[in-house]
Amino acid sequence: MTMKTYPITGVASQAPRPRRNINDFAQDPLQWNLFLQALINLQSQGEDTHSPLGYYQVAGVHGTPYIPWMEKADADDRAGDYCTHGTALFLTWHRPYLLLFEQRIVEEALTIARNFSDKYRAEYEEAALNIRIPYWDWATDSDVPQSIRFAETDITLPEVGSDAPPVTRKGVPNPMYSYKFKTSIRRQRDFSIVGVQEMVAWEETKRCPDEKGISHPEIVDRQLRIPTVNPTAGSSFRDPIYKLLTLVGSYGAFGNTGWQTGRPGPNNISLEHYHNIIHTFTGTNYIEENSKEGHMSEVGVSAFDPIFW
Ligand SMILES: N[C@@H](Cc1ccc(O)cc1)C(=O)O
Repeated sequence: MTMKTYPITGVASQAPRPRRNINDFAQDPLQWNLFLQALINLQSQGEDTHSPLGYYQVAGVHGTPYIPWMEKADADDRAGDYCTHGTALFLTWHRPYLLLFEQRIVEEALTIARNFSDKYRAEYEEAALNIRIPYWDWATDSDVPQSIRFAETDITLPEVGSDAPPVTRKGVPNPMYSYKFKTSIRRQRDFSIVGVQEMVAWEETKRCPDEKGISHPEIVDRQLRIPTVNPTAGSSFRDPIYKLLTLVGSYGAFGNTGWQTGRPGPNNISLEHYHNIIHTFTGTNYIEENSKEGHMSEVGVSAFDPIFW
């Protein structure tokens, strides 16, 4: 069975808009609220291949379940992951991948915006159309952003009626804190391939989990700051990233770890190299004893942690 295709075009029929730093974006009451609700909707969609545009299967394009996406996908039809790392395709592959996520977010945000009452609908619809997924500027401030480091958040929901004001609900699960898996059967099958035992059992994604599997954003902060854990970056990623942007003239040398100058060995100053450090130290807790590996450390499952996007 070949499924309908889903063209990745960016947010259609809209002028380009800049993506915003999440610390600013989260201060925009309408867009942030719609973004969170759109993500909750995406995450609540099915995990099987009949929901290729739901969170599980979109995140699953990056690595596990290692099945064809939006194409014939038999139970045992497994291949490698789609993502590319360590080659010139690293940056260009991940652009449309993020765009796919952004398109899905805006589609869901628009659906939500249309549910607001007459008086509020137009401003919510406009806000939805103008959403572009926010970024985490870890070069300037590597602390896990405030808006995504807590398990709970507030959202403002549409209320039916001609001019009924939206209602705020406090303490809902924060969809940017973790992805909560729906079905353990699916996870057991798809995640056992990755080979990290705890990840098969955990019911949500983790950042720097301790021995008991509890996430520790403050350990992510510490690891990304401490020069001894992170010797190449000093106390901030700002300097090396600035040097890459201003001094390195070749796309290969700038972008990915596979580029070499005729010398053997990986390119340890590229953007991909620093991106690898962010992945590794956002995922795995190296500070506490007997701690576990979190999702961001593993290419096969990293996209399931919402901080990935
Ligand atoms: N595998 C990379 C880190 C990484 C993890 C997950 C990813 O999706 C990407 C990169 C390294 O060892 O440095």
